[in-house]
Amino acid sequence: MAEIGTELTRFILEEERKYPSATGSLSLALNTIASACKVIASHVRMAGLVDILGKAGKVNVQGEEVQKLDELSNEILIDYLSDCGEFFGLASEELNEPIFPEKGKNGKYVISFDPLDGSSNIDVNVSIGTIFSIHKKVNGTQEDFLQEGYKQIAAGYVIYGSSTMLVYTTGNGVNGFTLDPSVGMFLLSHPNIKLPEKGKIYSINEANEKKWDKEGLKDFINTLKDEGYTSRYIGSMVADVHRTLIKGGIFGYPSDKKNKNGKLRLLYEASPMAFLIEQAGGLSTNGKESILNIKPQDIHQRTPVFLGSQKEIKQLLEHIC
Ligand SMILES: O=P(O)(O)OC[C@H]1O[C@](O)(COP(=O)(O)O)[C@@H](O)[C@@H]1O
Repeated sequence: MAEIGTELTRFILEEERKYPSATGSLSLALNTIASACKVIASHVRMAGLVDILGKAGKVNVQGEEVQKLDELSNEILIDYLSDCGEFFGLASEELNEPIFPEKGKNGKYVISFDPLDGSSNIDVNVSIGTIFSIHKKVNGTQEDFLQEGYKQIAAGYVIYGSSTMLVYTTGNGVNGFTLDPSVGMFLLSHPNIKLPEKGKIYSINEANEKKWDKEGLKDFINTLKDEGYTSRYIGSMVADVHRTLIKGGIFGYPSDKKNKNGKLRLLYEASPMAFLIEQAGGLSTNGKESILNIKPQDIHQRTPVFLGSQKEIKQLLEHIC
């Protein structure tokens, strides 16, 4: 196991060495994501001082008002990912349709990403993040984005919180790296992250309770309250899932009477987070099946999502199925 403090690039190259057939493509792809997110981190850190807070005066394909930092983060990622040549196609929460960069025409991968998750928290200095999901290019068409979560080659997020952390998996466990701003390097701080079997925290927006369309869900939450659980809900999926990954428990964004598929997007929110949680020993579900088994039909499709420790997810399913 790599030592605490191991620099990210070295860690990635040592992982690559374990696969004689590796070509270096994935290593370059992962390092490119890390570099782009360091740039985003520097803008997030300065956000209060430069005119980068507030709305960009645009509405995205989700019908949401785009924040200036959303837009800037999207541009930074598109620049870096297009230029590295490893990505045949890019799909973003902020793009109606995927783009296919010239330099990526021989790229082996497609990437879906949420450039800045937790938009409602940007202006109030609460943790936000970037989420990414990488699949293999198959046919070289838009269909390559619509692959099940279990076919992900890699997935992860960068959280811009009290510190900046990159947490990712390539299907061989989950590792966390903290950015040391004094040297501008991600250093291994959380090797081989494993979710506790059970937690003490539930994370769900209870303000929507009256709208929930799953009867058993309220009973489930009340059962956790009876069992002494506490509630934590930041309203940034990256931050709520990061806490769940470290401390265990359960995070959920259910469907409701109006939004039959909930709010969160399958390709660049639910699926990458489910891959991380399951790689760390937890479980994911949309209420019927693992999030990783859902076959996407649309780039921006939404899904109900529950992620967390084995005990809580099994208990939830007993209540809602
Ligand atoms: O305010 P609500 O309805 O609880 O929604 C919060 C959820 O919406 C999100 O902010 C949606 O993500 P974006 O900010 O990327 O659009 C999630 O991060 C978060 O879990």
